[in-house]
Amino acid sequence: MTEPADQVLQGYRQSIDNIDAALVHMLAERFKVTQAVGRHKATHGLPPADPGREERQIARLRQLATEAQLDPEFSEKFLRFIIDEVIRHHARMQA
Ligand SMILES: O=C(O)C(=O)C[C@]1(C(=O)O)C=C[C@@H](O)C=C1
Repeated sequence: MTEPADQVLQGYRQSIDNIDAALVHMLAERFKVTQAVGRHKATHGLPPADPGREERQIARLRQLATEAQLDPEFSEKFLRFIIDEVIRHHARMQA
């Protein structure tokens, strides 16, 4: 017996909703940590951006993405987007 098409789609969407919720929670935790990093950098006069660290993070993530069969270009763009936002937050704290 085949499941009706709309039930199949609903099943997929339930999984997508769970994954999206996990992504939001993970991002919230990441930004909590980077807020603390921003305060630490502001207190100690450290620059908002650390290009060397970013290069290592991107290389690592691209490798992980390839192993996980995720497009490494996409994973780099995604991390770049997040890091750029973090740098903006850090810079605002130092203004
Ligand atoms: O590790 C740091 O120094 C951070 O400020 C965190 C972070 C990141 O979001 O991962 C953000 C900015 C830096 O350029 C590098 C990394």
